[in-house]
Amino acid sequence: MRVAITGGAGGVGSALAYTLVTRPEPFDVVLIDRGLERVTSHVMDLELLLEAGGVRAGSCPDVTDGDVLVICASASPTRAADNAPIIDEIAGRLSGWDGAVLVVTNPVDALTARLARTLGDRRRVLGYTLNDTLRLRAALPGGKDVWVLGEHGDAAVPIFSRVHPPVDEARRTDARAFVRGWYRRHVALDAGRSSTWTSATGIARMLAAMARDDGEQWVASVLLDGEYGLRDVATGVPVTIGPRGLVAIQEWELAPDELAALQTSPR
Ligand SMILES: NC(=O)c1ccc[n+]([C@@H]2O[C@H](COP(=O)([O-])OP(=O)(O)OC[C@H]3O[C@@H](n4cnc5c(N)ncnc54)[C@H](O)[C@@H]3O)[C@@H](O)[C@H]2O)c1
Repeated sequence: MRVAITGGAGGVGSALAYTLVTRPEPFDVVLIDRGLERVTSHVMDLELLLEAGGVRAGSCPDVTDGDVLVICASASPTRAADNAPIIDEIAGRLSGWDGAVLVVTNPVDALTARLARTLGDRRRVLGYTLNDTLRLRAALPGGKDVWVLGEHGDAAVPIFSRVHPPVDEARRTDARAFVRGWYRRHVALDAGRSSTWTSATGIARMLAAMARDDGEQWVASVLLDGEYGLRDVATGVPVTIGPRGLVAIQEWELAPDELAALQTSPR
Protein backbone atom coordinates (compact mmCIF):
# COMPACT_ATOMS: atom_id res chain seq x y z
CA MET A 1 0.00 0.00 0.00
CA ARG A 2 1.26 3.49 -0.88
CA VAL A 3 0.72 5.93 2.00
CA ALA A 4 1.18 9.70 1.73
CA ILE A 5 1.47 11.47 5.10
CA THR A 6 0.92 15.22 5.09
CA GLY A 7 2.22 16.88 8.23
CA GLY A 8 4.90 14.20 7.93
CA ALA A 9 7.61 16.16 9.74
CA GLY A 10 5.36 16.72 12.78
CA GLY A 11 5.00 14.62 15.90
CA VAL A 12 2.27 12.21 14.71
CA GLY A 13 3.38 12.15 11.05
CA SER A 14 7.01 11.28 11.78
CA ALA A 15 6.08 8.71 14.49
CA LEU A 16 3.68 7.14 11.96
CA ALA A 17 6.41 7.01 9.30
CA TYR A 18 8.75 5.27 11.78
CA THR A 19 6.00 2.79 12.72
CA LEU A 20 5.20 2.00 9.07
CA VAL A 21 8.81 1.51 7.92
CA THR A 22 9.52 -0.85 10.83
CA ARG A 23 6.39 -2.99 10.26
CA PRO A 24 6.70 -6.19 8.18
CA GLU A 25 4.15 -5.11 5.52
CA PRO A 26 5.64 -3.35 2.46
CA PHE A 27 4.31 0.20 2.89
CA ASP A 28 5.60 2.77 0.42
CA VAL A 29 5.62 6.01 2.40
CA VAL A 30 5.77 9.60 1.07
CA LEU A 31 6.41 12.20 3.77
CA ILE A 32 5.04 15.66 3.01
CA ASP A 33 5.29 18.87 5.02
CA ARG A 34 5.70 22.56 4.48
CA GLY A 35 9.52 22.49 4.25
CA LEU A 36 11.37 19.86 2.19
CA GLU A 37 14.46 20.03 4.47
CA ARG A 38 12.67 18.64 7.55
CA VAL A 39 11.01 15.76 5.68
CA THR A 40 14.28 14.97 3.88
CA SER A 41 16.02 14.79 7.26
CA HIS A 42 13.36 12.33 8.52
CA VAL A 43 13.66 10.26 5.33
CA MET A 44 17.49 10.03 5.53
CA ASP A 45 17.07 8.84 9.12
CA LEU A 46 14.25 6.37 8.38
CA GLU A 47 15.54 4.73 5.21
CA LEU A 48 18.30 3.03 7.20
CA LEU A 49 15.59 1.15 9.14
CA LEU A 50 13.41 -0.06 6.25
CA GLU A 51 12.01 -3.55 6.81
CA ALA A 52 10.15 -3.63 3.47
CA GLY A 53 8.68 -1.06 1.08
CA GLY A 54 10.17 2.42 0.79
CA VAL A 55 10.19 5.96 2.14
CA ARG A 56 10.75 9.25 0.33
CA ALA A 57 10.26 12.98 0.76
CA GLY A 58 7.52 14.84 -1.07
CA SER A 59 6.12 18.35 -1.27
CA CYS A 60 2.53 19.61 -0.87
CA PRO A 61 1.30 18.69 -4.41
CA ASP A 62 2.33 15.05 -3.74
CA VAL A 63 -0.72 14.46 -1.48
CA THR A 64 -2.19 12.40 -4.35
CA ASP A 65 0.86 10.07 -4.55
CA GLY A 66 -0.61 7.43 -2.20
CA ASP A 67 -3.46 4.95 -2.27
CA VAL A 68 -4.27 6.43 1.14
CA LEU A 69 -3.56 9.98 2.31
CA VAL A 70 -3.09 10.44 6.08
CA ILE A 71 -3.66 14.06 7.13
CA CYS A 72 -1.68 15.05 10.23
CA ALA A 73 -0.99 18.59 9.00
CA SER A 74 -1.79 21.09 11.71
CA ALA A 75 -1.13 24.70 12.66
CA SER A 76 -0.15 23.44 16.15
CA PRO A 77 -0.21 20.04 17.89
CA THR A 78 -2.83 21.20 20.43
CA ARG A 79 -4.68 24.27 19.04
CA ALA A 80 -7.43 22.94 16.76
CA ALA A 81 -9.15 26.20 15.82
CA ASP A 82 -6.84 27.06 12.90
CA ASN A 83 -6.96 23.78 11.00
CA ALA A 84 -10.02 24.08 8.74
CA PRO A 85 -8.10 26.19 6.13
CA ILE A 86 -5.37 23.51 6.05
CA ILE A 87 -7.98 20.83 5.26
CA ASP A 88 -9.46 23.08 2.56
CA GLU A 89 -6.00 23.69 1.06
CA ILE A 90 -5.36 19.91 0.92
CA ALA A 91 -8.86 19.23 -0.49
CA GLY A 92 -8.07 21.69 -3.29
CA ARG A 93 -5.20 19.43 -4.38
CA LEU A 94 -7.26 16.21 -4.51
CA SER A 95 -9.32 16.69 -7.67
CA GLY A 96 -8.94 13.77 -10.09
CA TRP A 97 -7.56 11.49 -7.34
CA ASP A 98 -9.79 8.70 -6.03
CA GLY A 99 -7.86 7.34 -3.03
CA ALA A 100 -8.97 7.16 0.61
CA VAL A 101 -8.17 9.72 3.32
CA LEU A 102 -7.55 9.12 7.01
CA VAL A 103 -7.96 12.42 8.87
CA VAL A 104 -6.01 12.71 12.14
CA THR A 105 -5.87 16.50 12.49
CA ASN A 106 -8.15 17.96 15.18
CA PRO A 107 -10.98 18.67 15.59
CA VAL A 108 -11.03 15.32 13.81
CA ASP A 109 -14.81 14.75 13.61
CA ALA A 110 -15.60 18.23 12.28
CA LEU A 111 -12.73 18.08 9.76
CA THR A 112 -13.74 14.60 8.60
CA ALA A 113 -17.26 15.89 7.93
CA ARG A 114 -15.88 18.96 6.17
CA LEU A 115 -13.63 16.94 3.85
CA ALA A 116 -16.27 14.27 3.14
CA ARG A 117 -18.75 17.00 2.12
CA THR A 118 -16.10 18.66 -0.09
CA LEU A 119 -15.14 15.40 -1.82
CA GLY A 120 -18.80 14.40 -2.09
CA ASP A 121 -18.02 10.81 -1.06
CA ARG A 122 -18.21 9.94 2.63
CA ARG A 123 -16.84 6.43 2.02
CA ARG A 124 -13.41 7.81 1.12
CA VAL A 125 -12.94 9.83 4.33
CA LEU A 126 -12.31 8.20 7.71
CA GLY A 127 -11.48 10.12 10.90
CA TYR A 128 -9.01 8.59 13.35
CA THR A 129 -10.71 8.22 16.77
CA LEU A 130 -9.21 4.92 17.94
CA ASN A 131 -7.15 6.49 20.78
CA ASP A 132 -10.26 6.76 22.98
CA THR A 133 -10.78 3.00 22.57
CA LEU A 134 -7.11 2.27 23.31
CA ARG A 135 -7.46 4.25 26.57
CA LEU A 136 -10.58 2.27 27.61
CA ARG A 137 -8.78 -0.99 26.79
CA ALA A 138 -5.96 0.10 29.12
CA ALA A 139 -8.58 0.66 31.84
CA LEU A 140 -10.20 -2.78 31.27
CA PRO A 141 -7.25 -5.15 30.73
CA GLY A 142 -8.30 -8.54 29.40
CA GLY A 143 -11.76 -7.28 28.35
CA LYS A 144 -13.09 -8.38 24.92
CA ASP A 145 -15.12 -6.17 22.59
CA VAL A 146 -14.05 -2.94 24.31
CA TRP A 147 -14.93 0.11 22.20
CA VAL A 148 -15.42 3.85 22.53
CA LEU A 149 -17.72 5.56 20.03
CA GLY A 150 -18.79 9.18 19.56
CA GLU A 151 -16.86 12.40 19.18
CA HIS A 152 -13.11 12.13 19.81
CA GLY A 153 -12.00 13.55 23.18
CA ASP A 154 -13.96 14.65 26.19
CA ALA A 155 -17.42 13.69 24.83
CA ALA A 156 -16.40 10.17 23.72
CA VAL A 157 -18.83 7.38 24.71
CA PRO A 158 -17.48 4.16 26.32
CA ILE A 159 -19.62 1.18 25.24
CA PHE A 160 -19.80 -1.15 28.26
CA SER A 161 -22.85 -3.15 27.10
CA ARG A 162 -20.76 -5.29 24.69
CA VAL A 163 -17.75 -5.94 26.93
CA HIS A 164 -16.95 -9.54 27.93
CA PRO A 165 -16.70 -10.52 30.72
CA PRO A 166 -19.42 -8.04 31.83
CA VAL A 167 -18.23 -4.96 33.75
CA ASP A 168 -20.05 -4.01 36.97
CA GLU A 169 -21.04 -0.44 37.80
CA ALA A 170 -18.06 0.23 40.09
CA ARG A 171 -15.56 -0.79 37.38
CA ARG A 172 -17.50 1.23 34.79
CA THR A 173 -17.20 4.32 36.98
CA ASP A 174 -13.45 3.77 37.43
CA ALA A 175 -12.92 3.09 33.70
CA ARG A 176 -14.93 6.20 32.74
CA ALA A 177 -12.89 8.27 35.19
CA PHE A 178 -9.62 6.85 33.76
CA VAL A 179 -10.57 7.65 30.14
CA ARG A 180 -11.89 11.17 30.91
CA GLY A 181 -9.11 11.80 33.41
CA TRP A 182 -6.42 10.67 30.95
CA TYR A 183 -7.62 13.17 28.34
CA ARG A 184 -7.97 16.03 30.83
CA ARG A 185 -4.59 15.34 32.46
CA HIS A 186 -2.91 15.30 29.06
CA VAL A 187 -4.56 18.55 27.94
CA ALA A 188 -3.74 20.19 31.31
CA LEU A 189 -0.04 19.40 30.86
CA ASP A 190 -0.04 21.92 28.00
CA ALA A 191 3.18 20.17 26.91
CA GLY A 192 3.07 21.38 23.29
CA ARG A 193 2.82 17.83 21.93
CA SER A 194 0.02 15.41 21.15
CA SER A 195 -0.27 11.67 21.84
CA THR A 196 2.10 10.79 19.02
CA TRP A 197 3.03 7.21 20.00
CA THR A 198 -0.50 5.92 20.62
CA SER A 199 -1.72 7.65 17.48
CA ALA A 200 1.09 6.37 15.25
CA THR A 201 0.58 2.80 16.47
CA GLY A 202 -3.20 2.96 16.06
CA ILE A 203 -3.05 4.59 12.61
CA ALA A 204 -0.49 2.04 11.38
CA ARG A 205 -2.73 -0.81 12.60
CA MET A 206 -5.69 0.70 10.75
CA LEU A 207 -3.68 1.16 7.54
CA ALA A 208 -2.57 -2.48 7.74
CA ALA A 209 -6.24 -3.48 8.22
CA MET A 210 -7.29 -1.36 5.22
CA ALA A 211 -4.69 -3.20 3.11
CA ARG A 212 -5.83 -6.63 4.43
CA ASP A 213 -9.51 -5.81 3.77
CA ASP A 214 -10.54 -8.79 5.92
CA GLY A 215 -13.70 -7.49 7.62
CA GLU A 216 -12.05 -6.89 11.01
CA GLN A 217 -13.95 -4.59 13.39
CA TRP A 218 -12.65 -1.00 13.84
CA VAL A 219 -13.96 2.35 14.95
CA ALA A 220 -13.66 5.54 12.89
CA SER A 221 -15.37 8.87 12.49
CA VAL A 222 -17.61 8.85 9.41
CA LEU A 223 -20.07 11.41 8.01
CA LEU A 224 -23.38 9.82 8.99
CA ASP A 225 -26.47 9.55 6.85
CA GLY A 226 -29.13 8.42 9.31
CA GLU A 227 -27.09 5.74 11.12
CA TYR A 228 -27.68 5.87 14.88
CA GLY A 229 -30.29 8.58 14.20
CA LEU A 230 -27.59 11.07 13.15
CA ARG A 231 -27.30 12.88 9.83
CA ASP A 232 -24.70 15.24 8.32
CA VAL A 233 -22.32 15.00 11.31
CA ALA A 234 -19.23 12.84 11.62
CA THR A 235 -18.63 10.88 14.79
CA GLY A 236 -16.93 7.65 15.87
CA VAL A 237 -18.95 4.56 14.85
CA PRO A 238 -18.14 0.85 14.37
CA VAL A 239 -16.81 0.23 10.87
CA THR A 240 -15.18 -2.25 8.57
CA ILE A 241 -12.51 -0.73 6.32
CA GLY A 242 -10.69 -1.52 3.10
CA PRO A 243 -8.15 0.02 0.73
CA ARG A 244 -10.72 2.52 -0.58
CA GLY A 245 -11.91 3.61 2.88
CA LEU A 246 -15.24 2.72 4.48
CA VAL A 247 -16.63 -0.73 3.69
CA ALA A 248 -19.63 -0.63 6.05
CA ILE A 249 -20.96 0.95 9.25
CA GLN A 250 -22.25 -1.57 11.80
CA GLU A 251 -25.40 -0.45 13.62
CA TRP A 252 -24.96 -2.08 17.03
CA GLU A 253 -27.80 -2.45 19.47
CA LEU A 254 -26.61 -0.17 22.28
CA ALA A 255 -27.92 0.30 25.82
CA PRO A 256 -30.37 3.26 25.91
CA ASP A 257 -27.95 5.49 27.88
CA GLU A 258 -25.12 4.68 25.41
CA LEU A 259 -27.28 5.49 22.38
CA ALA A 260 -28.44 8.75 24.02
CA ALA A 261 -24.82 9.71 24.78
CA LEU A 262 -23.77 8.84 21.20
CA GLN A 263 -26.57 10.98 19.78
CA THR A 264 -25.62 14.01 21.90
CA SER A 265 -21.84 13.54 21.58
CA PRO A 266 -21.33 15.48 18.29
CA ARG A 267 -21.13 19.19 19.19
N1 LIG B 1 -7.32 12.18 16.08
C1 LIG B 1 -6.49 11.90 17.09
O1 LIG B 1 -6.69 10.97 17.88
C2 LIG B 1 -5.24 12.72 17.25
C3 LIG B 1 -4.18 12.26 18.05
C4 LIG B 1 -3.02 13.03 18.12
C5 LIG B 1 -2.93 14.24 17.43
N2 LIG B 1 -4.00 14.67 16.70
C6 LIG B 1 -3.95 15.91 15.94
O2 LIG B 1 -3.08 15.69 14.84
C7 LIG B 1 -2.52 16.94 14.43
C8 LIG B 1 -1.02 16.80 14.34
O3 LIG B 1 -0.47 16.64 15.63
P1 LIG B 1 1.12 16.69 15.81
O4 LIG B 1 1.38 16.42 17.23
O5 LIG B 1 1.78 15.87 14.77
O6 LIG B 1 1.39 18.26 15.46
P2 LIG B 1 2.78 18.91 14.97
O7 LIG B 1 2.64 20.38 15.17
O8 LIG B 1 3.91 18.20 15.62
O9 LIG B 1 2.82 18.59 13.40
C9 LIG B 1 2.01 19.21 12.45
C10 LIG B 1 2.82 19.33 11.18
O10 LIG B 1 1.95 19.81 10.14
C11 LIG B 1 2.75 20.64 9.29
N3 LIG B 1 1.86 21.46 8.45
C12 LIG B 1 1.17 22.58 8.79
N4 LIG B 1 0.48 23.02 7.73
C13 LIG B 1 0.71 22.16 6.71
C14 LIG B 1 0.26 22.06 5.37
N5 LIG B 1 -0.60 22.95 4.86
N6 LIG B 1 0.69 21.03 4.61
C15 LIG B 1 1.55 20.11 5.10
N7 LIG B 1 2.02 20.16 6.38
C16 LIG B 1 1.60 21.17 7.16
C17 LIG B 1 3.63 21.41 10.25
O11 LIG B 1 4.77 21.96 9.58
C18 LIG B 1 4.01 20.31 11.26
O12 LIG B 1 5.20 19.63 10.89
C19 LIG B 1 -3.01 17.95 15.47
O13 LIG B 1 -4.16 18.61 14.96
C20 LIG B 1 -3.37 17.09 16.66
O14 LIG B 1 -4.31 17.70 17.52
C21 LIG B 1 -5.15 13.93 16.59
